[in-house]
Amino acid sequence: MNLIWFFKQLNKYIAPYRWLGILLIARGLFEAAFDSSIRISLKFIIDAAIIPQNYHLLILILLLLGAGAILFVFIGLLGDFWAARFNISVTNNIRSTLFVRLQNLSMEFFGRRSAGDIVNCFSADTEKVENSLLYGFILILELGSILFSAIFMFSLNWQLGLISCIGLTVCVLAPAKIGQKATEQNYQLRDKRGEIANVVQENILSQSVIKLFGLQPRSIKNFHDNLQDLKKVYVQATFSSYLVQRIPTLVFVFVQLIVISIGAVMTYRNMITVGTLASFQVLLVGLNLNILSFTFSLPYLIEGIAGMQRINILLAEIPQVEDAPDAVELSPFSREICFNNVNFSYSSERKGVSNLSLTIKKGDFVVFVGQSGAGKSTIVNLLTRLYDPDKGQIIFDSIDLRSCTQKSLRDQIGLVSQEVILFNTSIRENIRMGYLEATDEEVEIAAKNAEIHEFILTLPQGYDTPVGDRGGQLSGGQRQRIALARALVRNPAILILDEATSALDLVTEAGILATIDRLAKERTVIMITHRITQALRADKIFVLENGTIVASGNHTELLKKEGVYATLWQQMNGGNSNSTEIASV
Ligand SMILES: Nc1ncnc2c1ncn2[C@@H]1O[C@H](COP(=O)(O)OP(=O)(O)OP(=O)(O)O)[C@@H](O)[C@H]1O
Repeated sequence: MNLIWFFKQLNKYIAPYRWLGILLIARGLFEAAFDSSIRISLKFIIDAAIIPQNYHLLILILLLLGAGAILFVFIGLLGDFWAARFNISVTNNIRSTLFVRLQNLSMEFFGRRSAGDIVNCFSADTEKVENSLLYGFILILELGSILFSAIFMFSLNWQLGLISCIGLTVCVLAPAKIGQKATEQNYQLRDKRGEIANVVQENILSQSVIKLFGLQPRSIKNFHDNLQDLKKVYVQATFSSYLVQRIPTLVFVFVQLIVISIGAVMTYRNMITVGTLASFQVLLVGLNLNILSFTFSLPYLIEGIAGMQRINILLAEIPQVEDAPDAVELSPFSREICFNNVNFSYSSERKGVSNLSLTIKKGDFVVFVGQSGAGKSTIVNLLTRLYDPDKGQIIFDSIDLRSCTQKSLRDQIGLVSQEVILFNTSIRENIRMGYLEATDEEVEIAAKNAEIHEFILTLPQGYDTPVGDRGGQLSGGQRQRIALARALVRNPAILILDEATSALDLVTEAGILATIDRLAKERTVIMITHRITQALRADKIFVLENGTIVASGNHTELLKKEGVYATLWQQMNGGNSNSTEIASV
């Protein structure tokens, strides 16, 4: 059952609360000792007090048991409080470790693992580990009781004690093999639950598409198929877990039968006293209950192991982009960024860019154009180090990006990406995410530059208006402008706009472009656009095709080359390649 592995893993999270854990084990042992003492006290009550009519001894034994019971209740209550603190502290420690790890993982990981599955790891898997802690202490208590009962049984009569212990050993060892299988099946069950959580999450996020394309029947069928798979795995895993629980109970019934028979014959032949037989039987029945409770707790332990395995897989993920141990802090951008023969693929089938070489000088207004899937956003992903190149280098003022800290690079960049991501908080806080120390005034200046200030003022709560889940209470264009304000509030040396005005009407777009033109005078601007008219304002235009630059230069130079750019331009102008009238847009 990988128990040792499990405890080793758990120990990492328990370490800061070790003393609380030790107190809880001590409490378990005390409860176990008291429980067994009550059972053996029957021998003294019968043999030493009731049969010889020793009233004083009877009172003494009962008083001692009463005092023990008060202590038992007090320590039990205190223990419950400690256990609650201990469990939540340890599981919060696991959650926090997971969350910190998640923040350091690269975009490659988030592209590969589904969000639902990751969320499941935080909720269900951690919960299973939490349960295993809860039942782990019950296991300790029961093991303690079993141990004390065994000692008392040997002290009463070693022959009966030996028979009971052999039976007990069989009870504990019998489910070991199935236990291993149950762990594996429970692991599969956790995986399946993760998949289902993911299906539900994707379904919720895609409701508009599902409704518009009438995909409900397909979604329902897909979900039912998943539920069928879950059912199969659940039945196997749960049945194995129950078997682990049942087998010791069945074996114990036979052990008990044998012990009662032999014990009765021994009493009949005056080899043991009536008190010994009665006490032995109470101990044995108690032992049976302890074993039942022990085996009842085992499935929780098994589930906890499976949960811990999944948590460990997530924690073992290695970020593809990491700061080198000797990473340097980048100085403020002063000269140029060079891509030298850069190759990058997202996976073996998904090429990003190949043999890419280009230079962006400080203060340049650079525009990337090219067809969808040409690799424009990939260049931004590489420049911001969301991914590192497979081959080649990206040099930032003569420093390879791989040898600088990610923070010192990103601190100099303000990015408005194609897919706008807003947080479920107020407009003000969303803009401030760009620069956490920004004053309210700076937030408003950024909003004005992004042409969203006037709109915000029309809202009853103004800047304090919540934007909803993923900004769902705003229009696409409003979201885009808030994302622009968030990038602008950073006052970045390099402003990157990846289709940043695609959702805007022409008037608003013109306003924003005018702002960008103004801002471009004092910073480097990198723009990705499908609206080729926007390329007119660029110092340099890079034309991309299949992940490679096929042409570069300014608008006039590119038109003269009569390549892809000229074709795109002609398409935009209805065949007139000399038109520059749209330049004012
Ligand atoms: N996260 C990703 N995982 C796997 N492949 C990706 C990922 N992002 C992009 N790609 C692939 O890399 C290639 C280049 O994509 P990229 O997003 O850079 O193109 P683009 O020129 O920006 O396209 P568009 O104009 O449509 O935004 C495409 O073939 C795309 O399928």
